[in-house]
Amino acid sequence: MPGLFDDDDFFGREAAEALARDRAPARMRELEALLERYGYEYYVLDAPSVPDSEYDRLFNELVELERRYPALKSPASPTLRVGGAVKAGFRKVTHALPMLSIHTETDFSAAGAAAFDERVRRDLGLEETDEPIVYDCELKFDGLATNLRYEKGVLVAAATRGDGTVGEDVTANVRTIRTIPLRLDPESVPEVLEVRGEVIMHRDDFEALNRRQLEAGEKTFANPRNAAAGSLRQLDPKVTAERRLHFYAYALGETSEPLAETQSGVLERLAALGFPVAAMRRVVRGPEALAEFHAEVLEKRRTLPFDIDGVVYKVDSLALQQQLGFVAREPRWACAHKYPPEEALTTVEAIDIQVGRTGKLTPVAKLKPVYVGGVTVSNATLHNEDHVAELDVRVGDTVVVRRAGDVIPEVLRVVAERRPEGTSPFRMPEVCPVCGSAVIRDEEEKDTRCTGGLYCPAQMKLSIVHFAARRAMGIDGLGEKIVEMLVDEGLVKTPADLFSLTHEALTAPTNATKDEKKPQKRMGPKAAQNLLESLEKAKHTTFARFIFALGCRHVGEATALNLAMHFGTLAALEAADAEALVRVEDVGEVIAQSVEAFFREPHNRDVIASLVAAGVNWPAVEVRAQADLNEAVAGKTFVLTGTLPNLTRDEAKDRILAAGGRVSGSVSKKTDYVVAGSEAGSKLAKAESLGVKVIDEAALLLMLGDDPNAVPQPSLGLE
Ligand SMILES: NC(=O)c1ccc[n+]([C@@H]2O[C@H](COP(=O)([O-])OP(=O)(O)OC[C@H]3O[C@@H](n4cnc5c(N)ncnc54)[C@H](O)[C@@H]3O)[C@@H](O)[C@H]2O)c1
Ligand SMILES: [Zn+2]
Repeated sequence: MPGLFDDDDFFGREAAEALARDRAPARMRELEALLERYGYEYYVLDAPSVPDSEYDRLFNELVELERRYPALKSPASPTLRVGGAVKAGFRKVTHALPMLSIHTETDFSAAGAAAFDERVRRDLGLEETDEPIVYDCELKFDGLATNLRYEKGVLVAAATRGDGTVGEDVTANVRTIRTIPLRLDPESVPEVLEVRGEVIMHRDDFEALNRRQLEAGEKTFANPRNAAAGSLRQLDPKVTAERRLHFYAYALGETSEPLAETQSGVLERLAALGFPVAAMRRVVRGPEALAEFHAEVLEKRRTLPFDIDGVVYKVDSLALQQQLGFVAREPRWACAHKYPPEEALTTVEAIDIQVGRTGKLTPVAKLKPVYVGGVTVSNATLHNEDHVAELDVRVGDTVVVRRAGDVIPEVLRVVAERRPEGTSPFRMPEVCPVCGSAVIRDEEEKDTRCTGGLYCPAQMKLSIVHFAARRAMGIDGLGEKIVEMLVDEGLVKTPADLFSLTHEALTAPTNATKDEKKPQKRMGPKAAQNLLESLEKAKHTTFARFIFALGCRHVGEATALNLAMHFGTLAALEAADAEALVRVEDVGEVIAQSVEAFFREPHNRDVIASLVAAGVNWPAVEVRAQADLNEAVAGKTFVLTGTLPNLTRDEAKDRILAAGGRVSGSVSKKTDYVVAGSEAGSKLAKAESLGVKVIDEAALLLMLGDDPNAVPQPSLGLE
């Protein structure tokens, strides 16, 4: 919504002012109505529909209009009032002393602190040469102001601020807050003592509460402040008791005797009496020290277990406070110096899709740039399809964006009433926006992925690194760095391109010669020669390794082996549909769908065909019948440790896999056998402590069906 004074450059100044004056009454009534409604949602319902920054912006616009056109100011203006009305069902309590608001300084810089100090000095009629003023600096808790009344040391009543004059009786609820003393030593306190402070909820309790609410199908709270307010203002105190609330004292209400002569003295007395008082507070002199406190607390803000939205400065001397007095709804001796908001409103201009290195499609909201959390934000992740559906965020929507600390910006919710006409729900694309391959939804992980793993440029580097890995195609000398270079230099786009690399291309000067840190040549001649040789060697592989190397999602080594043994040929595997695939040992719905989608994607089939055409080959596989599975080994989990006398670690692993067993890297309760060789270390100790059976190589070979005296046989599928 544009402000009223935005046209100043466009019209002449006078014309603009006349126009503004004409428009002012309507705009002021509009702002009053909006603030009225937002105030009701916030103070009475504990469910704001817009972030505080938006409320503050409109509030300040109204204040400014009222300053310019005092005659137009409504006697019922929201700028004159404190808080909201008493919620139905609560007993009303009239405060002995009104509970007011605090003037908010919205200039987040050091100038905000200076402006406050200047006002105080002016109001006190001080000269420049007079001593600096002493202030008490405190945290501005973001919760609900509450008044606790003690008579003869006993907590007799507790009330919310309400409209400042009349609050809600929440005595029974407050009694459930464990850190609030129910009884004080009557000898050491005035007969009447009212302690004021903030009821708040810690961030982790807030998150846990929202999780529980979500599971129970109940409404969630927008932020800890609203959760604290909603939890305290419960007609049933049992509900309050279940919510972990905290209380921090920061002021007095009515007292039959003074407690101290300064604000800091009051807080010390309250702390001594057993009230929780925040440790982060300080007595300082002059405006620079105020700004320092403001900056220091901002640094430490994230280390606090609860949210604050700024700090509060108070003239420390109670005598001076008395002299300064009040204006409308605010004391002149205090000021809230806020921090840049962590939540703000903006609009969604588009929803883009990013494709990650593993092929995951992530919807990202492109936002009209907005200042939030101290930076300008123009992107916010929407995580996945379900998350977008849950928020029902659409292009054109006005949304609440949050950026707290270093956490990546997120869209919290949509402001439903500001949705323009003609929007439609977001749909995940059916093809990858990077490569055009079909996408598949992974029900288990609730995400959507590009199936063009062998072809998709977004996944190129990772898929080639995986293809070359030791237990995949086992291409020596093709590590991550070289893959990076090959892709960046444009030599390789798919794994098939690896086999057409030439010595000349590998040793040519790099494209990016300007960057002096980069080597001038792609590779040395010797390294290039070695790489070409290992590529040649790697062409002779096994069917199982080849399947594993393709990097189809959810297909690990064991599954690749099962697929190889079940289908025997590439043609048979490519032709298999999900129904045929679930018949394979250890293959469930999710894997079957992933494999089917992978081989159905023409881009992948092209690359596979090129690989075969380039000479990648493997010995024919004897299709394994169920009956061939070794019963002693199949389905069992083995962990290998130490050096075995005959088999290498890889050979042992292949043999176990071929017999239908599993091999894991670490010992747990799920381990069936630990195969220990010489110099077995911590895994052996762990096995013993967990009572896992430990065997030696001879026992393993026996289980695998070998003649104990025979030389170990090469395995079926892998070598
Ligand atoms: N999002 C919305 O729709 C919406 C609607 C209404 C109000 N609001 C928000 O509510 C706030 C205005 O409400 P307000 O009038 O309660 O003012 P306020 O909360 O900004 O300041 C006054 C309050 O500060 C609290 N406080 C915290 N620490 C304190 C300390 N150390 N010493 C003294 N007081 C301390 C007290 O509860 C006091 O009542 C604004 O932040 C506004 O954005 C938001
Ligand atoms: Zn893709």
